[in-house]
Amino acid sequence: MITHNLGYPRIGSRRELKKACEQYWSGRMTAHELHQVAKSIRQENWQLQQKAGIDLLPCNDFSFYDHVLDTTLMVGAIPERYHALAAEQQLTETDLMFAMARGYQKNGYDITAMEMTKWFDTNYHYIVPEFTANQRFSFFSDKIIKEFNEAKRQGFSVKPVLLGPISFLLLGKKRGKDFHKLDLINNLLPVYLEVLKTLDNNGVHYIQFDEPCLSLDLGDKERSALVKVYDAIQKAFPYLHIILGGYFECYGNNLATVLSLPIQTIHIDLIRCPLQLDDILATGIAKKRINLSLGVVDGRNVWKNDFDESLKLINKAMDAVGSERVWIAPSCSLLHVPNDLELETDEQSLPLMVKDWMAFARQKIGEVVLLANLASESPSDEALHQFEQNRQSMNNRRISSFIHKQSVKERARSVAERDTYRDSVFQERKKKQNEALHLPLFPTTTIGSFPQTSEVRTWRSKWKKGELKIEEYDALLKEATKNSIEWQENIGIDVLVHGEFERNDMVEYFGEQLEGFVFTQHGWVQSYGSRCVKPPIIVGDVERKAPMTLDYTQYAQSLTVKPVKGMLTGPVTILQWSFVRNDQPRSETCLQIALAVRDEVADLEKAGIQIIQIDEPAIREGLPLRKENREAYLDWAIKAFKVSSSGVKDETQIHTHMCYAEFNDIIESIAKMDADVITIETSRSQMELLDAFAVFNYPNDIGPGVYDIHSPRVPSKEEMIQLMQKAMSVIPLQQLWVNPDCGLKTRNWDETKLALQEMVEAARYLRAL
Ligand SMILES: CN1c2c(nc(N)[nH]c2=O)NC[C@@H]1CNc1ccc(C(=O)N[C@@H](CCC(=O)N[C@@H](CCC(=O)N[C@@H](CCC(=O)O)C(=O)O)C(=O)O)C(=O)O)cc1
Ligand SMILES: N[C@@H](CCS)C(=O)O
Ligand SMILES: [Zn+2]
Repeated sequence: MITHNLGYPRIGSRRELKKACEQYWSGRMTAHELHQVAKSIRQENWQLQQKAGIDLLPCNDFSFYDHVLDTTLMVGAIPERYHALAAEQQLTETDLMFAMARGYQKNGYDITAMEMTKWFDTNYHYIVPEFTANQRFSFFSDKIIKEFNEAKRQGFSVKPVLLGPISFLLLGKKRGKDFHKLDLINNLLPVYLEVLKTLDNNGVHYIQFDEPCLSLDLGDKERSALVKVYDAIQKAFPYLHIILGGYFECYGNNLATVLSLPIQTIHIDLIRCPLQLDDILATGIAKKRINLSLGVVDGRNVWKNDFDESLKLINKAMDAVGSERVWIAPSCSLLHVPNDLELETDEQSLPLMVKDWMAFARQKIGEVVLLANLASESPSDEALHQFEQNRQSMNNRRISSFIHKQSVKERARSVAERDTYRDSVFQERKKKQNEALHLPLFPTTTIGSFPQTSEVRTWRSKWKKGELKIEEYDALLKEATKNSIEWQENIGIDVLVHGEFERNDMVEYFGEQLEGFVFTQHGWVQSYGSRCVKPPIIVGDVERKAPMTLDYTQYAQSLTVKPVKGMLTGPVTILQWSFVRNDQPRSETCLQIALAVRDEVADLEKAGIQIIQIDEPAIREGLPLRKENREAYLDWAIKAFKVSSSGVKDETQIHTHMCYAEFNDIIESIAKMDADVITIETSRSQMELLDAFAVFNYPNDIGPGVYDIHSPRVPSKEEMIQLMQKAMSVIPLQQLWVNPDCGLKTRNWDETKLALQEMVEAARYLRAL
């Protein structure tokens, strides 16, 4: 029985890669030093996986920024706009890669970054490949070869991991005249074959092709392209052992195609789809020569593996196909979980009892090896001892009083239909809100956060280390809030925000104040590029013990007569960006969070806050990958939002905000949320995303983002006017607000000030038309 891993976290256990990249970008580290940091992260990862006993280690799972972008570079799909830059500035491959990821605004160039979007249903973002109708490909970056040889030189037994050509094409976006992305396969396949040839020359035996598109509802064209590609690969390299990595969902109606491919090992995500094993065994797979890689250890969550449950699956597979054809692995790449639980020593944030229920990447690797040992003919004494301990942990968790609170469960059970809608319909509410708020046409606002400067982060870090007293920290935050309110008033913004200076993160901050959550000190996970998040962990029933945002919101409102928006994160986003307990349905946990948010909304209203924003940027991300599961999700997710937002009087204006959303397939549900105002990310798509709202005749107010907050570039008033005019051509102007795409926490103050002044000017111009 072979043990393997699909991918290891690449940021380093202490976020070494994040720190190195940021230093390099700011000119405080050389390219050589940056590559040394990368090399030592790779070496450390291989060492610890080998030492744990994993048979086949992944290589090329490392990336400075994003593995999809690395694939784009491998196949030379470098968009035209970078060609002159790369040649004239003689950019190294690494610098070209960073320019594609982050844009290039220096030495007289102003070149935009490639788009970024969510990686399936995760909080990881990839850089979207761009293709034209006559797209050419060529073997450009040999990173995969270098990393394979690097591992080999260091004595590790590795398999290169590579995004498969079909998923690569399907993840891209088309530029220019229309065409079918899969028609590019004829140009792309020869490059993949060339890469394989080079790997073959360097002695490769195993290769893992990730085809996560197999978790989606594919059509005949996609399925036949898969067959064509893997047939060609197998023909060209008959001795290469191909592992097909599908994850995040069942193979569903793609299963027959997958099983017909000439591959040696098929990976199955048995966490997301435990019943799939039966389906596969029922196909008569025993008679074929294909191996089954069982993804039994959860690569998307932090809970300890239930060995009894996993062994049932492993034994079932072994009985059917024989132990020599069964492989054990995590369910997907471990990119989505933190590095090492052993770094967590603060018992206040993470009680020892709860820590005992958990496993991070390093521990999950150990679980894979242990499971293989336990499934073998003669498990070691140590493995049997660990098995006993595992049973203890599972049992302790099941019966723990730390988790279960009857009052919370009862409150969630007693939520009534009436708790899910407002007193009056939107048009009635709008009249009352207009009378209460006296806002101009094209009201201006921002999405909530202002720059989280290193100064602000340092205050928090000092407070957490005990170097600042709570009163001192609070005074500094209030000073920052006061400055932000004064500045917004001066430039003439209509609906102000306090700035979110007190928040480390829009989800972790709420988690820290709710019962039922625990936290880590080092549990970082890559979100995009060097940016990481530290998801809080929902371990038990969720309850709000005290107001969470009242203090700073009330303080900000006390400084101005203009309305200050209360700023909350919505239940679905809190759920989606946390690690969620796996002992009850996500819908139940979400409803508990919704009730906590509802109480906060009520407290804000009571304190005189007239506008409250409940951010739900992760609603689209949580949408199940397979269409058949979407309706059920949308039902409970929209209900949770409505529970959180409906307990207010008509005069109180509820906003919501979403970024990174493909709205077409969920517009009806967004309308059902019935927020008085929705602010959305639209500037990068040149307002294209508004079309869904226009086609649907979306009735409530909309703030289409007029500037891309992901770029340091300051847009001009004219550009924003143009975007708003585009918006006005599809949405009645009485429904429109003027705002950025998202919060400004990642920007600096100089850019923010210039851009928002231009934005206010743009709104003034539109009002005067
Ligand atoms: C809207 N987005 C978010 C997503 N998910 C979330 N959970 N939160 C989000 O806001 N998903 C989609 C997008 C992704 N976007 C981003 C944007 C920005 C970041 C980001 O900036 N991350 C920061 C870490 C933020 C944080 O938690 N900060 C803490 C700790 C800061 C820290 O590192 N402190 C140092 C010491 C500080 C010092 O002395 O200078 C330390 O602990 O060592 C805080 O502010 O307290 C990042 O740096 O990566 C992420 C996703
Ligand atoms: N209120 C949050 C939303 C981010 S999606 C912010 O402004 O950062
Ligand atoms: Zn946002």
